[in-house]
Amino acid sequence: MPRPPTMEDDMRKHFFRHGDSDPSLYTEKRNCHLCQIRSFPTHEDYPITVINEVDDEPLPFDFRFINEVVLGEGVEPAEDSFRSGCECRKDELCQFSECQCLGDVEDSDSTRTAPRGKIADYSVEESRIAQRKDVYLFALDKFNDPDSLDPRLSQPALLVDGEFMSGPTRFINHSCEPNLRIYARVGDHADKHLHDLALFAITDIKRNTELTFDYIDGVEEDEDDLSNPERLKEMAKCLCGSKSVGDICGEQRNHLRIRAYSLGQPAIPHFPTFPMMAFQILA
Ligand SMILES: C[S@@+](CC[C@H](N)C(=O)[O-])C[C@H]1O[C@@H](n2cnc3c(N)ncnc32)[C@H](O)[C@@H]1O
Repeated sequence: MPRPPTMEDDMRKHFFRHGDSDPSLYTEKRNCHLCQIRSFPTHEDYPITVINEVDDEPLPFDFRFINEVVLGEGVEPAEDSFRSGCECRKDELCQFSECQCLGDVEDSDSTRTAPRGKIADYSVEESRIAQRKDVYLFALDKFNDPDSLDPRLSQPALLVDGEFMSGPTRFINHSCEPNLRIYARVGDHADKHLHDLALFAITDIKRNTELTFDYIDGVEEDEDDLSNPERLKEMAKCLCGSKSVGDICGEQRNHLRIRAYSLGQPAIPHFPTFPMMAFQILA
């Protein structure tokens, strides 16, 4: 029986074959995770890669790196007529010729002016309980408020799910001494409930450094949890290995299987957003 492919096999194939323009390699290249990461428009300026440092298991074959948000069933973006934001990924485009965010444009598809003070029409057609691995879930709850007049913000927050498709951020581990910080980035106020997750470097990051952010940044620890030994046992032990937090962090960094690494030279000043799939959990 042929042995299953390893991460090293995938890398070899990529580095030895995928620079080639041979049309017969089209499907192989389309399924290649490294080709997918390298095709991100931001890759030239902020190259990163993902590496499995624990064993040789490759990324799941059906996992896809995506560069645009894919909305789950029942998640609706606001109507075009309520939009008021900017979707420019590069500052230069916004400041100069190509940005359509500052007023009406002829092409109706990209009109970005919105009547102020109105709430976008929004409906969730289908309720469902998501059966997902919570290790890849991230709540888009930055602007949620049960008292909000906007029904999209008073409902339970949308979640992004990076299990089957996402940007490379899905592989960024937590650290108590992180080199990135996560921010909510609102491209369009009409879709505040669908905001992006933007990661910015908070220190110069040298080439080949593991990228990390603080998963619980800004969220207060629940005092009851911390003083409850039963609850503490259930909570995952942090393996970031950070020295400054003493016993809380283990030294078993090698247990963090797949990690994202900067390939920037010599530092990345900021880091772009990488969308994941957004969906709604209604219990
Ligand atoms: C978004 S994934 C990060 C990628 C993950 N290392 C992998 O191989 O798929 C988040 C999961 O990674 C693990 N993880 C990330 N940082 C960790 C840390 N500092 N300590 C322990 N586990 C961590 C946890 O299982 C967490 O739920």
